[in-house]
Amino acid sequence: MTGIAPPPIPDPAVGVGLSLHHVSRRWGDFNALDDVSLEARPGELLVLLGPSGCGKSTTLRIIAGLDTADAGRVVIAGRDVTRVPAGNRDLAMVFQSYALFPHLSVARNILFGLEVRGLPVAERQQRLAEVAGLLGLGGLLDRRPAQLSGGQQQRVALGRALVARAPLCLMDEPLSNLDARLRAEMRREIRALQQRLGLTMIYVTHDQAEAMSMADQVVLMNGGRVEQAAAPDRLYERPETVFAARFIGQPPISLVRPPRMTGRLAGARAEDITLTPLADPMRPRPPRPAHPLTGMVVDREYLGADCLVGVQLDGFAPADGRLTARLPGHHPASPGMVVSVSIAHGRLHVFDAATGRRVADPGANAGSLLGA
Ligand SMILES: Nc1ncnc2c1ncn2[C@@H]1O[C@H](COP(=O)(O)OP(=O)(O)OP(=O)(O)O)[C@@H](O)[C@H]1O
Repeated sequence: MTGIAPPPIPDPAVGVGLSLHHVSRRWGDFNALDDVSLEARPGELLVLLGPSGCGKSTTLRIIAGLDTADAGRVVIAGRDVTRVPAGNRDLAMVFQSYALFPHLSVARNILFGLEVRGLPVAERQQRLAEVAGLLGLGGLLDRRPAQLSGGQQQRVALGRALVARAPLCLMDEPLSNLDARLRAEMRREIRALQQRLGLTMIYVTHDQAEAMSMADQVVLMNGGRVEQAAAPDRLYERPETVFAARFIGQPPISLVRPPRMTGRLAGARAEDITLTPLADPMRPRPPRPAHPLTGMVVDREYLGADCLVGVQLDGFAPADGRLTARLPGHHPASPGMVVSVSIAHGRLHVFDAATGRRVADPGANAGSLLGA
């Protein structure tokens, strides 16, 4: 703790800023978190995204005060809370399991924390009515959790977090127990609620679609480190590393090892690749680029509105020259067809093969350099 007095408690309807500064956490020799820094602005929904074991939950637990960092600082609303116990951090948390009490009604589950804090009955009832209205739980208040669907249980867990009126809300994979349709519905609901209440929310998921559709900022983690922190569109449009490029996007970005670009990996998103059938591969139609990129279609996956077409590039080693293009469903490309391949202007991503880092300026002619 610093010697500075904490600022007054903020308006409960307005989120507070949160920052981590060089946070590390070890278990024996294992670095679960290694120098993690991040910043969420007030009212922002920040998603911690990454593969299993990358340190998302550990980060969240350290923010909550349920675990302690070995090094670094946690700052909430301008106050250093690194050594402040969980109960005094003025935040709410929703767990993956919902952690509802099975023997209590929905109403008592939602109000449990306020009862423990000794809030007057009238205020409790007023907050309960407010939250139940907000989440559409009005008709369910007397039921037990076992009498609710997964989505309704999720709403109760959310209600319990919201009723506390904490300006910072932490969520650890809150939708992982729900089916795909309900997940999509609930993520829209949570996002709308978070924006309406102006809460700052830190949301953990390993699902990139969830992250991209909900977040103001995505913090992509890998092996206990922050790989990249950016708005979803920035992360997609300008991945800073090979890991970020591969983790975000479906189908994953195609990465090839161009013979003319030693030590580089070049990547293109499926929707940025165009294939033109070459009737006679010996005589491509004009205008003819200096280094035409050609290849053969090796597979095609029909998806209705569009199709995914795999191409093996000519002049590339078999393992290093495979692209996947997203084309209209009616596109004629089929296995065995010889095609010319073009990549939309400015949409080629180039990385250093050794470091995995983006090459900021691969040269204006990067597109033609791809040509074998
Ligand atoms: N109490 C512990 N003791 C030892 N190692 C731990 C402990 N808790 C977590 N770890 C390890 O720290 C790493 C990070 O775990 P964490 O739960 O933060 O990952 P995660 O990204 O949330 O993964 P998931 O998506 O699978 O929940 C993992 O390799 C995990 O095995």
